[in-house]
Amino acid sequence: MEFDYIVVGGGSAGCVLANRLSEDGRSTVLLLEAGGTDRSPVVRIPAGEATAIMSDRYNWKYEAEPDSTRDGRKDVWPAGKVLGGGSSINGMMYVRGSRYDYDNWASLGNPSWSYDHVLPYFKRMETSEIGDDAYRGRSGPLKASLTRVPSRITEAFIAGGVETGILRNNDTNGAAQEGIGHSEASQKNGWRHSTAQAYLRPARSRSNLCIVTKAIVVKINVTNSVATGVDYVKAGQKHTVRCRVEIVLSAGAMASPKLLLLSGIGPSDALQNMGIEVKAHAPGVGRNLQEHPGILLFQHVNIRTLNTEVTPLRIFLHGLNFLLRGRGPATTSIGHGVAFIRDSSDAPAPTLQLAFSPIAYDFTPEGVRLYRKPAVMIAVNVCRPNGRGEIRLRSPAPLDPPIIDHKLLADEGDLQKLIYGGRAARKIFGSHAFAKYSVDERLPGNGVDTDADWVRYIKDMAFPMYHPCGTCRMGPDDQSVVSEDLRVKGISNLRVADASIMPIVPSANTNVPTIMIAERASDLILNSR
Ligand SMILES: Cc1cc2nc3c(=O)[nH]c(=O)nc-3n(C[C@H](O)[C@H](O)[C@H](O)COP(=O)(O)OP(=O)(O)OC[C@H]3O[C@@H](n4cnc5c(N)ncnc54)[C@H](O)[C@@H]3O)c2cc1C
Repeated sequence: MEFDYIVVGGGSAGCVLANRLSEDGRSTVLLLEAGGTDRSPVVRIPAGEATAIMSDRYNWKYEAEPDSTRDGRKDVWPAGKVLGGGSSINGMMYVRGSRYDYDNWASLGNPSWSYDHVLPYFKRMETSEIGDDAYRGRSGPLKASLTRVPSRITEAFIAGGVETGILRNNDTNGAAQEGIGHSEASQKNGWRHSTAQAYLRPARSRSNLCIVTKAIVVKINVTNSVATGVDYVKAGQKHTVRCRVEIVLSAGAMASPKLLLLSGIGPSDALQNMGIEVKAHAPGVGRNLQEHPGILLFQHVNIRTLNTEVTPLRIFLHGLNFLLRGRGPATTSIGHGVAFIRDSSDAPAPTLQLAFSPIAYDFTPEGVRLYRKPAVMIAVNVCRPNGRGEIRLRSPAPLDPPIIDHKLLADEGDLQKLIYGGRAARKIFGSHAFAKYSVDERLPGNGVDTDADWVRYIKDMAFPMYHPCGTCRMGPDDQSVVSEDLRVKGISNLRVADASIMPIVPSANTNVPTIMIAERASDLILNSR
């Protein structure tokens, strides 16, 4: 079999590419996705998120190495294994990042990724209900929706934040990111709006688009430095497909570098040690792994919160409300309010993100579990952490998971920022506007006060915010994997387009920036034909 384009991975980015590359009908496109379809209530109904994350069916559950900066803790890093990828199991927070993030990418040798260059793609991808037309899109495939389950306590979070000196910002995805306001969610009429729904569904019936699920790509075939096709395994059978124009790797920040390495594109010494034939020496493949370190503050409150809405009667009533009106607790995304603040007036852009949830989970080694008393949470994370990790091959066997080596708290500056952010979140809980709902602080609790207390708490509780990226970094230097036009260096007809190309993690949950990357990649590919 032969196609013009092969897209590897039908996740947040891959579904966008499958749609855009097949849109004009002139090219044949094959989309290969390791997971299955997204036809399941736990994927489509927002409240199913915790169930989807716990499931082996929809989640790769990558196990990281012990983290020596957190007493050897071993995290399980989730990643979507289903059409839509991360956008089918994520918390649906809709966040672009700041102007500074993209101008910073440009200043690192990627001038065509400045904010002014990427803004048209952020607009083209979305239909937003808020903000200024100069910044927000009104007719794109993906719906950015305000919450359909308003709550008094989210308003108290926002008012409390303003009381503590944070600017009120009605659109943190607009002209400026800094400030506090409501969060948008990737939802349409209350349903999760993944890229499988927003981009792939309208394209599915095109005769020039072939979608194969449960197809695990195991190798990109390269002859004389030209990518010619891929091998994939489906139901235990190996298949080879050829590509006439280009292969686009969109398997995500863990699997894209892994596939490059398996295909002989990576640090030559490491490849030789694994007995893999070197096709291109690319020392940066798998390096530069970035992730937002986060902590939670957890407050008991005196009004009902969404985590207590799970009695049989309430589940029935909320289910009805959801099905008839697309509203209510079943539509909840993870963040209802959001704040971007700076820990220093010298910082060029916000350095901390605070996300407010009128819902409380416990994060256990087994996964997320609803907490059964009325409580709310603020997740605090560093926007652009300095810590870096890497992805390596565990073995040359394609189905073995990769090694994920990341030290979340290796950088003292990141740790200090978390202390600052924790204190800022605590001030919001202590504000006049919030105090009328407060019962007591469950986490970190009264015992945490001095810097040393905070350091202990952060080391015990810090977790990756599920935003891995940067492992096939874009840039002009020797350590970068792809050039500014996303072509893999040293190999023709092969590009990477997903979260792995980000040179620096943006101050955002990474789904929307990834979709922007895929939108832009589709133009780069089509314009070069
Ligand atoms: C639990 C969770 C919560 C999150 N919450 C948010 C949030 O609220 N807001 C937000 O903006 N971001 C959030 N994120 C992050 C966001 O979803 C990701 O950054 C984004 O989905 C990354 O997109 P991607 O295209 O790079 O990779 P993915 O979406 O992961 O896509 C990669 C796809 O490739 C497939 N694949 C992998 N290997 C192979 C192979 N060998 N062969 C074929 N296919 C393969 C995978 O199955 C997957 O479908 C969250 C992520 C997770 C996991």
